[in-house]
Amino acid sequence: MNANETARRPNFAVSDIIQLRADLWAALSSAQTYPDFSTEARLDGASKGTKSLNPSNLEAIHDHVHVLVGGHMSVVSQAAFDPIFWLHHTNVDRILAIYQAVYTDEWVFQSVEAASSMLYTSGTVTDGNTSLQPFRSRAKSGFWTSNALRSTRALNYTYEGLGEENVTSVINGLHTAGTSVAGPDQEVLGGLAKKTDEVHGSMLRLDDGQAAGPQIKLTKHFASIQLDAGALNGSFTIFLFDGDFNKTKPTEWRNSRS
Ligand SMILES: N[C@@H](Cc1ccc(O)cc1)C(=O)O
Repeated sequence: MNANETARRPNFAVSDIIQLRADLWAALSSAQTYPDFSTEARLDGASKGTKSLNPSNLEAIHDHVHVLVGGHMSVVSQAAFDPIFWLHHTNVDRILAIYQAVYTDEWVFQSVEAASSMLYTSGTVTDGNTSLQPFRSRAKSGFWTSNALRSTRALNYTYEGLGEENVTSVINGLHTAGTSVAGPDQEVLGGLAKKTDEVHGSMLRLDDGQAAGPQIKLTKHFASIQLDAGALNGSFTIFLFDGDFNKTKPTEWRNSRS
């Protein structure tokens, strides 16, 4: 096994990480409503009326990590048995805490449950005051609510960089760190790093008092595909290629222009 292989996902491609970092940075740095930031669902019925689907949302980034790690992590009913699950979800919690620290006016919105689950029947209206069962709150002698958890400090913890420091420099640090990852596909990497730098320049919206990157205009293409996420009874990835790709070798698809 060489250093670039993992037992969970032998076909690991460094370009995936760079893409994830770029997506994460885009999710946090372009001013967004909570529906835009948090979910990949089309929220046609949500009270905020959001119809656009933001491709760089936290749920999609979270899903990508599950699928890229692979093994048990890509199977919903087994994922939490892999120790990496807990590192991954702690990081999702940290990313949410960064969002909370920056977007102080945005939070959980009213929506209608699309499907029945363990706690709600479909059609139930939920919002920031809905009980988060089974998480009991001693102080509130009931259950925690999203509104009571507007900050992780309600649970007596926080994350590095979310104290007195400037949160936007934490976000911008997330981005630039991704451009220096060493890996096998130097050409692909070089191109992606350049691309993310350009995105950095054109998308920097938060004023952190530091000089912004070069203001280069970049056109980003997104394909909006609506599908039944449960169609294949498991996780799957859809590739859209920009040019040629090796039709007989799916393991190489991640490294093709897509
Ligand atoms: N099913 C998700 C990925 C996922 C896998 C396991 C989980 O526990 C959560 C999410 C997808 O297809 O994108």
